[in-house]
Amino acid sequence: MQKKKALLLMNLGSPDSTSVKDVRRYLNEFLMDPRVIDKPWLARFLLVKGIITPFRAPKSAHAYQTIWTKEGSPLIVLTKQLQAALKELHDMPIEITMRYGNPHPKVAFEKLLQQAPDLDEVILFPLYPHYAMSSYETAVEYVKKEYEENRSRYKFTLTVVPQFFNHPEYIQAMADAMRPYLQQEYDHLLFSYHGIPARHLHQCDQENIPNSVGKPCSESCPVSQHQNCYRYEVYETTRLLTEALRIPANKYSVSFQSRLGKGWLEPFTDKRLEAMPGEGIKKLLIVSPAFVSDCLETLEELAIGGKESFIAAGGESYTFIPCMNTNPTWVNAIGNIAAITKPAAIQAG
Ligand SMILES: C=CC1=C(C)c2cc3[nH]c(cc4nc(cc5[nH]c(cc1n2)c(C)c5CCC(=O)O)C(CCC(=O)O)=C4C)c(C)c3C=C
Ligand SMILES: [Fe+2]
Ligand SMILES: [Fe+2]
Repeated sequence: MQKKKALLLMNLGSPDSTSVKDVRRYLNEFLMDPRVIDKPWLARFLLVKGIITPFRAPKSAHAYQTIWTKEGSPLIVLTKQLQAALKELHDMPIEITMRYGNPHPKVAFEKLLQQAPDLDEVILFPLYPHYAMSSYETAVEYVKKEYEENRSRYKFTLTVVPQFFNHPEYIQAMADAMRPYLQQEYDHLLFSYHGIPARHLHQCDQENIPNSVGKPCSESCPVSQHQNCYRYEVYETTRLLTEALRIPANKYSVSFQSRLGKGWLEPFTDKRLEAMPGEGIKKLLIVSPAFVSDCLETLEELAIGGKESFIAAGGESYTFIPCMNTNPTWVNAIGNIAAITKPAAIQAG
């Protein structure tokens, strides 16, 4: 008999509203995660509740106000739209869950069980192409915790889809999303990835490797050591995309955005945007392949803030390439990456 499967899409999550109170609650939950701020509990508590959140919550609330829609946070709305698009393609229960805020994995599991009480398998699809302790790993561990703690209720197996930074279907869907924008005249294409503290990188990238900071790991350590290495993975995504799109080496570069504190991966996107016009780069394209759905970090930080600083520094044109969101190639790719799409039937004759 065929196994009854369900798909669970997982993303980072947003505050419930743009009020400072809701943003404060969200930031506290987010930043008290030890996989995000990797300090002992008391030090983390004092730093987050005493310094970061009080200062950041009003600023973040304002940033969210600039991108919020009638239906809510773009990240949540777009993840729901992705769920709806996938339901058109796959006859199976599909729900969404978030690492911070709502909906909690428990709520998502219950919704799946309501639709299929005899469920055999839930396939968890973290919507992160790259592995980072602060994104993919914490999301998976959060769902696993809920699953393990309630095994008597959850009789199904839980299968986790690995990060897909080099999966041909992801690369093809990203290339398809980027291709129309490359028709316009541009001086440079900037790949801006969400940053992380360099100390969060996989061990092969530690500072004892000469010249490793800010460089592709492949320059400094054996490829066999790169399992779950964020920097290696983002440079691989970049290499595969630029090969697929035939973008010459002198036309693109990589940078890291959204830093919070010292020692984050370099070069920094905001510094590059300020410097580029002075280096003769006047027409810029910018893309952010670490995000599959548009969110605060793409809409507010890149599409609005990044543009302002590039133009203020002397840039002439700045085009942000939106995330894949519900692009048909991407919706189709998810089925193949998660292995829920049935292999095409072999045609007789
Ligand atoms: C792409 C994956 C992500 C990684 C890796 C990541 C690491 C990381 N983030 C913070 C701090 C913040 N990030 C914030 C927003 C945010 N981050 C991601 C993804 C990754 N973060 C997304 C998709 C979003 C947008 C959420 C939305 O609602 O649209 C925020 C909140 C907003 C703000 O105040 O800037 C913080 C804070 C750290 C510290 C970190 C690694 C250690
Ligand atoms: Fe983040
Ligand atoms: Fe590495």
